[in-house]
Amino acid sequence: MPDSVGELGEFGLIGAVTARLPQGPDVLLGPGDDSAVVAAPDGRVVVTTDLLVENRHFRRDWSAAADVGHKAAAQNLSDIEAMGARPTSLVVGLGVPADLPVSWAVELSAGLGEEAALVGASVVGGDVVRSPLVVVSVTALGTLAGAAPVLRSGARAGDVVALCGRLGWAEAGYQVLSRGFRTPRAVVEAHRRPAVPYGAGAEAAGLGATAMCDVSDGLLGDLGHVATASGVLIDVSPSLLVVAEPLREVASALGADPLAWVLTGGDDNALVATFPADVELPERWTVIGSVSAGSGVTVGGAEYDQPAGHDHFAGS
Ligand SMILES: Nc1ncnc2c1ncn2[C@@H]1O[C@H](COP(=O)(O)OP(=O)(O)OP(=O)(O)O)[C@@H](O)[C@H]1O
Ligand SMILES: Cc1ncc(C[n+]2csc(CCOP(=O)(O)O)c2C)c(N)n1
Ligand SMILES: [Mg+2]
Repeated sequence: MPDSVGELGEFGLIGAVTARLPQGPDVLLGPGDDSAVVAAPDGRVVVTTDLLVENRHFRRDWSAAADVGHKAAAQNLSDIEAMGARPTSLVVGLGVPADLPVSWAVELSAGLGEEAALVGASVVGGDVVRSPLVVVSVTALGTLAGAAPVLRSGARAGDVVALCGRLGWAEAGYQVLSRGFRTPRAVVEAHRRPAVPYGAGAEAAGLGATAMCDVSDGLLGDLGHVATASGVLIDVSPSLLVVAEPLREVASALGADPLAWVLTGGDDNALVATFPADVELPERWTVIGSVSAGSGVTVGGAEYDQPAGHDHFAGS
């Protein structure tokens, strides 16, 4: 097989990437025709899209192709989870330079398929084009299986705020990679591949979550969207947040504040939801704050005076 995607050509590349994509039970027709056909038995489709751009979301010298595939799938699957839904399928728009090794594109695609398979979802189609940088645009579809979607607008005064998943890990990884280090491995891996708490979205919906979103840009920023949409004040109690040992270790080596990474770091794709105060939460959900009348997000009752999370256009 030729080494580069340019030598292989568009249709050779499509053949190479689709050859390794297993199809799950929701797929009626997978890659190969003008469109795919996916089952949507409850009559509604949950749909979301997210883009990864080389050097903005990942670097090819920091992440392997499979990592980028896992990350591109995970950040879309977590948006489906955040509605209380179950992901069924992904479609992938892929822009690649002509000199990209074919193996890189094939491993990226396999990573997408492997991450999707963690929730029983499948890559059902896509598109490839020549591009100066690697760009991965993923659209995810999901099903609510008869349930109501959990919106950002449903939080009510008196609710508790609960978190499922890790926060601050990817930011710690980004900080060490930015300084030319490759360890601690756990945080570097967290930058490369988010650990989405699959199944927790539908679980939260079943427990009566009043509002939910995934944390892609930073906890305070994303809770800000919930507070605004719901017309409430959300307070996060810093003493209820876990600052894991690898984060403390990295922060002390870099002279940084690990709690700031937990509060504002992006890319971890945890789920945060509000629940009526009498909810009984499974072990993987932790109460981290409360909802009251008012507006905005506070930390321990006080305003937070640093940026609340990632903004692609901040400082531009
Ligand atoms: N170019 C666009 N055209 C139409 N709607 C958009 C566009 N960009 C964003 N949106 C919508 O705006 C809302 C917020 O978008 P955003 O990208 O911040 O989503 P998110 O889930 O909060 O973050 P992330 O992109 O990190 O997953 C979503 O409902 C999204 O569909
Ligand atoms: C090379 C490189 N530089 C910076 C970052 C940090 N970063 C980029 S986008 C984003 C938030 C989520 O993005 P989106 O809102 O687009 O989903 C974060 C935390 C990274 N991951 N890789
Ligand atoms: Mg989201």
